[in-house]
Amino acid sequence: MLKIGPYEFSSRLLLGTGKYPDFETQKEAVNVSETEILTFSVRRMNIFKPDQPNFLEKIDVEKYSLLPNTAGAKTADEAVRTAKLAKASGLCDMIKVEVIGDEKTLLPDPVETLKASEELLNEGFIVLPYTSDDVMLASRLEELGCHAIMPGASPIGSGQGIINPLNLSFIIEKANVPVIVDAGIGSPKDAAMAMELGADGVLLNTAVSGAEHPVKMARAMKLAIEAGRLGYEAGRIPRKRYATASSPTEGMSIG
Ligand SMILES: CC(=O)[C@@H](O)[C@H](O)COP(=O)(O)O
Repeated sequence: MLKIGPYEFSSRLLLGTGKYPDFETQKEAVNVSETEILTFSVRRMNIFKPDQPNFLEKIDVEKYSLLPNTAGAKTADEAVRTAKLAKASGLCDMIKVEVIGDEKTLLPDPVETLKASEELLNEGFIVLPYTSDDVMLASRLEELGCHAIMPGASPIGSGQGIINPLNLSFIIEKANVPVIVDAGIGSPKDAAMAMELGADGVLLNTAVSGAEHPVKMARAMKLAIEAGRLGYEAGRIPRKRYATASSPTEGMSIG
């Protein structure tokens, strides 16, 4: 089970809802992924304008836990304002804090992320900050009381996969709250790798919405995350420099 604050989930896949070719594909991909948590940008939702297009209009939102994100925020103040807007709509009490520090790389601003997370925790939100793969920053966010830490695998939408598995494994080893690898996942292999490293979950969007066949990819991601988790729990063999025969001949009468 994935436990985030007071909530428990069987699925360890958190899925983004943007950039699908059409609403039907989005709906089917969400369904096939068996995700229980959907994330979306508050700024793109028109939450107080029911007559405007809504990014989740084909989806039965009652069936999911919603994780609005503060995408578009460049300062802590903007992120806090966006989060409060989401909460005021009555949609949820979880928030993905996303404060972008650089337009080209879309990497998070660590100082503003810390500030926004602290304020939102004080406001009673369940806070999941998107952060870089910096080990100490992840620790600081946990110390503040964040309910999960979401380090990036690589830049958002880049599909580059896990650039720094060592840092991610240090974050995972140190954390006492769930670590959800967020952003940059390109293929099922990357998602499985995150889980094999011991991550508690994976948040992804572009790898599914931008795939040639988003619905197939949604299923592939679900299976990869399950396989990666199972592999992690099973405990892999140690890596060795030299070979060890798989069928030992020692003690056998025919050599
Ligand atoms: C939807 C969302 O929250 C994104 O900002 C997230 O970080 C996913 O990134 P990818 O699109 O790289 O999976």
